[in-house]
Amino acid sequence: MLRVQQLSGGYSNYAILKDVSFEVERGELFGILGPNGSGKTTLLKMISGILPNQQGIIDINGRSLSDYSPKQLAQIVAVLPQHSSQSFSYTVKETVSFGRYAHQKGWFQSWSVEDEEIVQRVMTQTGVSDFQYKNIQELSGGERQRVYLAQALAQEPHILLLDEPTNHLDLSYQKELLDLLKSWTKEKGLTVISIFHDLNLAGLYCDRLLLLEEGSVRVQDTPDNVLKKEIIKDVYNTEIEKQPHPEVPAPQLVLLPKLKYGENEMITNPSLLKVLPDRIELHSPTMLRTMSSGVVGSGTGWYRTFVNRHVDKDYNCDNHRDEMASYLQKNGYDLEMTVGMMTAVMVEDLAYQLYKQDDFSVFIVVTAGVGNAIDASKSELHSFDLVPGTINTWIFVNGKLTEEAYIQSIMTATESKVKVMNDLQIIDKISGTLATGTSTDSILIAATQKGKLLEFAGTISPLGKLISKGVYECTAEAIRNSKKRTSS
Ligand SMILES: Nc1ncnc2c1ncn2[C@@H]1O[C@H](COP(=O)(O)OP(=O)(O)OP(=O)(O)O)[C@@H](O)[C@H]1O
Repeated sequence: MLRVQQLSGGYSNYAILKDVSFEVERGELFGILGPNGSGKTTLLKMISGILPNQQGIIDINGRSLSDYSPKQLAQIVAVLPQHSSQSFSYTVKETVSFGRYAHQKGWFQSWSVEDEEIVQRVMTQTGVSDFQYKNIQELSGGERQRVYLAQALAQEPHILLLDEPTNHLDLSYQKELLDLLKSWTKEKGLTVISIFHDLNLAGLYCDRLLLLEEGSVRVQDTPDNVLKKEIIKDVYNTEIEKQPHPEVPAPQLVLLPKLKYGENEMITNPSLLKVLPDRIELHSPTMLRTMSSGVVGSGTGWYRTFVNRHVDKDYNCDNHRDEMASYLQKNGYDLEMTVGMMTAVMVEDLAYQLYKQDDFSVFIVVTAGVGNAIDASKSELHSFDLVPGTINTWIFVNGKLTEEAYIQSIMTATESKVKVMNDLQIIDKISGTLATGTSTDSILIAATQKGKLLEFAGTISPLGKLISKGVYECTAEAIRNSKKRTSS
């Protein structure tokens, strides 16, 4: 549909763009990225025919751009510029109606039923119909942006060129606009070429991306191949990290702010632990990056409060998530900042200990009930019932963990727990063999992400050694505590 070949050019014979080549197919959503001044707007101006190219070819449907008359081009290509401003005082509807110009034979005299229908439809789609009789000067930046988008859509173009279309739009309109454009590319075959500053939005919505660097193409490919950490760090000259999107396999990049952190700060320690009648609570002075299997707050996130709640042995687990969430809310916890677990063990039977190294520390808290102990290798002998007899392990790290270390921490802690079960001869009552844990064990690893970088947490790494020892000692003590109670 659009072919750009060896394009060079800019302003007053000075070449901003150098040897740019790419093709966009019908129905594609194609994103143009690049740092400020890299030539994105210049490229868009050349494709729309506003700026002549010094060298190279721009073809639309196999025909050179220069062979189209302005009116012919306007029937195919519509442009939403970066900062649309208008000094004239028109109503919203009048402004949108100008989009029909390219399709009209004589100005307004030929205003047809079809023109009216199209204008009304695009105003509805962009959410501006309610204020169609308002003067455009009286609108907010975001409302005005939507009016100009409606104007471009009223042109019924085959190719829509957008310069930062989500600029000025609030979150919900950003999503709505991009959802709309995406569905038009798929359903109507509209071709969209858009400049983005928001790399994450581009990665979510675009089929392909072109990354410009100082007027040249650095890379053009699918979002996964363009939004690579090393490429983006290099082109934008900034520290970033790549994160998985929670629902779709689109790359998401996050900025790493340059903040000053205190080295060696021991943020989580026994003084923060509160043992209340029906729960154990740890409220951290700072947010902790946490990976957990909590009933509430599971997965990876930043949390501040950690609750291990005692429930009766015959607690009904049918709707335990909702019940736990309302319990936490009733007790004044913010669900977005809290990880919650349950245990049938009496909270006073907990075991905890702070383990220190020169430049980092680990604080471990365990409650352990082994009435429902199970040998993992014989678990098929058991029915699937969630019962609240469980080993809950909390591992707080005053240090900075890699993703690898988070996962290794869970493995190391599990190995230590299994060893305790073996050494204390805890038996699976159904199989009669040595148990390895219980059916509903829960774990969390929460780190300050400040101070010492702890790359690994395998059993013989510095962090792994503290976790192995700490989980072993605390689990053994917690099991002994709860057994003493049940046998007395
Ligand atoms: N009308 C103009 N006359 C001369 N030089 C210009 C003109 N417009 C832009 N430039 C220069 O061309 C270069 C590329 O500008 P362009 O607007 O294409 O960049 P961009 O990638 O869109 O940047 P931004 O992200 O800041 O919008 C810049 O160095 C800019 O100063």
